[in-house]
Order: sequence, then C-alpha cells, then structure tokens
Amino acid sequence: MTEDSTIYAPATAPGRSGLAVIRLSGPAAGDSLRRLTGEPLSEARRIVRRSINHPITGETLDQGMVAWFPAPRSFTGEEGAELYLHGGRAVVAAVLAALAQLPNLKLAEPGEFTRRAFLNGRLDLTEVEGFADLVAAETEAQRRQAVRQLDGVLGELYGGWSESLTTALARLEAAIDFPDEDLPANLIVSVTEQVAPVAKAIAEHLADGHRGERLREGLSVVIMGPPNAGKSSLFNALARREAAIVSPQEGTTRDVLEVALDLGGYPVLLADTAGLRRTRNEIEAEGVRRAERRAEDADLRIFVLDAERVADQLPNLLNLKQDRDLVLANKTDLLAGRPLPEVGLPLLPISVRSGAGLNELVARISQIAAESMDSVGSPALTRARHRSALEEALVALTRSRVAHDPELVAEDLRLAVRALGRITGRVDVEDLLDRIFSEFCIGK
Ligand SMILES: Nc1nc2c(ncn2[C@@H]2O[C@H](COP(=O)(O)OP(=O)(O)OP(=O)(O)O)[C@@H](O)[C@H]2O)c(=O)[nH]1
Ligand SMILES: [K+]
Ligand SMILES: [Mg+2]
Repeated sequence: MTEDSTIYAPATAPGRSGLAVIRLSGPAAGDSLRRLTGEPLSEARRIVRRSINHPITGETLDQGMVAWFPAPRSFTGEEGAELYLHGGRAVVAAVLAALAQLPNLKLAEPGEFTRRAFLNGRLDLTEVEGFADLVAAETEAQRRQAVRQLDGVLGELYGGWSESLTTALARLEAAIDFPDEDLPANLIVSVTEQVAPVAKAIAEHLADGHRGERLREGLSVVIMGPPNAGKSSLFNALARREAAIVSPQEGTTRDVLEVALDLGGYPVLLADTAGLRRTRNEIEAEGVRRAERRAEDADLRIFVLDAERVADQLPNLLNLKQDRDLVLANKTDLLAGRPLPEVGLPLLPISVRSGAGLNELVARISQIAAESMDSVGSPALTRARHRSALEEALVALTRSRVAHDPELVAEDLRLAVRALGRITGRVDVEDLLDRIFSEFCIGK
C-alpha cells in the first residue's frame, strides 16, 4: 500500500537544541531533497554534509546534513529523507517554510509516519504501541518493557497462538466442506487437543496481576494517616521538593497531591492526602473523603503514624491489609532512644526530620514495585486493549470445548483468531487505528 502524498515534519521537540531533525516520507521525498540541496541524491542511507537552500530564492538556510532512504528500506517503507539541522527555532522555521513551497508536500498529521510504517507492514500494532511507549518511557523498567514490545516479542506470542488456532480451524473447515464424507469421529477431539494448550496459555497470560499495565502506568501509592503525623513532610522528602504545604496545624492538607517518581527504575505515582479524622469543617471533611477514595484504588497504602502516639493511632487505621499496606512510625527523633511499643505488626521507624529510615523505606517501595511489575519469562500484557481482546478469545475457546457441532466449534475458533488478530492489526483494524495513532505527536 503506498500513499500518493509526501509528508514532512520535525522529528525532534521544538526549542533550542544542538540538532533538529526533519523527516520526509512519500514519493516526492527524493525530489524535494534534490531541490533543497541543489545536488543529486547521495548514496542510500548515508549521512552527508549539504547546504540546505530555499528552493525558490536559493538562499542558504543552514549548513546541515542529509540522508536519503529509498523505499522500501526506510522507517515507513516509502521513499524517505531526513534533514539534520542546527537546532535553532529560526533555522527549523525557515526550512519548514521552504518545504511548504515545494509541490506535493504536506505537513504530517500526528502519528502519520508510524501509521504509514504500519500500513506498509513495517510494524505490527503491538510494535507501534511499543514504539509509543518507548518514546513515553520515563524509567528504566518502562524502557525495557517497551523495547521488548518494539522488538516484536508480544506480536510473536499472539501471532503464534493465532497460527495454532488457524491450523486447527483449517482442518475443521476442510472436513466440514466435504459433506459427502463422514466427519472423522475423532476430529473434534483432536481439534480440542490442539486448542486446549492455547487456551491455557492465554489464561495464564491474562492472570499476570496486571504487571505490564502497571509498569506502563506506575505503581499507585497513597500516603495516609492521622493529622500532623508528617505525611506531607514525607511526601516532600520522597519527591525531593517542597511540593506540599507542611505546618504544625492539624488539617493542613485537603486536596490529594500527586508526584510521579522513579524509584530504582520503577515508576511510582505517589499521593499525599488529608489527615484522617472526624471534622466539622466542610472543606477538611471533603479532603478526608478524597483521601479515602484515593486509597481505594491504590496498589499500596503507606500509613504514617506519630511514633509517640502509635498505640492510640493504630486502631483507627481503616481496614489495614498487611499485604497492601506499610505502617510507618514517624518522628522517631522525638523518642530520644525510647523503644517503639509492641503492637503486633511490623512498624517501619522513620524520621523525616533526621532522615533516619528513609533509605530503607525507598528500598521497600521499589522492591514492592519490582515485585508487582517485573514479569519473569514470557512478555507481559501491557494494555487494556490487548487484555479485552485476549479475554474475548478465551471466552470463544472455552465455549468451543463444549460445542459438539463442528460448525459451532469452527465459528468459535474464527472468533478467537479474529480477536487475536485485532491485537496485532491483522484484521478489523480500521476502527482501532485512530485511537492508537492519536497517542503520537507530529513527526513520529
Ligand atoms: N520532630 C519531627 N517533626 C516532624 C517530623 N516530620 C514532620 N514533622 C512536623 O510535624 C508537623 C506536621 O507535619 P505535616 O507534614 O504537615 O503533617 P501532615 O501529616 O501532612 O498533616 P496534615 O496534612 O495536617 O494531616 C510539622 O510541624 C512538621 O515539621 C519528624 O520526623 N520529626
Ligand atoms: K499539618
Ligand atoms: Mg499534610
């Protein structure tokens, strides 16, 4: 599939920088490059120095470098060119204005380069999404996951399942299509045997505790506890900036504040909340409601108590779940050597003021993040879109095992294959494209 139009766009972020890259893709890319440089096309995929000139006035706009990518060995699979310019706003603006003067060129839509790469079979949809995730990756673990996906690991996994099912389906259909002959009695049995391991693998892949999705989105951690325990102080210490107001007055924090952190390479979304107490103050009461709501969908709750008042404060913690909660005793600097009381559950002693225990706390949170995000062995399911298609495939496969009519079995297998195909974009993709490519910005 080839496009008639040729698109261009900056591939680097706007602003002052050492280098700016402008990409072109489409049939007029080579001709445009010739007209901008005033020289014949250079050797394919080689970066060469060229002066970049206005195609009409001939004025030199920049001394840069260019590369020429003949089809199909380019990012999009079309004719492509790249201009490497000095990264000043005026330089980029002048070259973009010059490109606008050339015939058959248009500014690319967001995600259009990647869309063309997909349409030309250079990437499947999971790779497109891996590419989007890689561009958006903010931590090491996110980068690793995106690189694997961009490598096609997920696409291969889903493609492999789809292939096994297609083979089973083909055998079944061949048998159905020859009505003269009796269907072999054991046909359904053997098809079921072929389908069962795929259904099992899909079920296991789905039951991964949402690790891949959590890695993309970040571990949601909420700091909670009684007023004045030092929640906002801790929040600021972890965020390494004075993001929240700290004061000796109870009920200081009302809104839920959030920061995105990188803890040991794992993304964490940390929230500070209002101190939990009954209050007549309407605004503070709304803060408490927001705190409780925020805690409901958190992956981890960190309860902060005042080390001097642990025994009074502990019973008020809302339905403490030891596997999802950490309990901290803050302000240990005020204990002056006195031990913490025995309360029958592990308390992590810290002092935001002296810094004691903070390293241990950070290590603990990143360990929890790692445990909930790292996937061992098979690649992780990374998106809700994949999850719903896999669930659909599994429902069809499960139903196919109890169907006795070969036609019904075949129909279920077809549904499962189609659901898997939607993940990689092999079938029924049109409606999905806009949503996926809308994640991209212009020039990608
Ligand atoms: N001595 C000591 N004081 C602390 C420590 N951490 C916080 N504080 C003090 O405790 C008071 C309350 O701190 P905040 O961080 O505002 O407490 P909070 O839990 O966010 O309070 P609310 O938002 O009102 O619920 C402030 O005066 C802090 O300086 C600590 O480790 N040691
Ligand atoms: K306070
Ligand atoms: Mg606070």
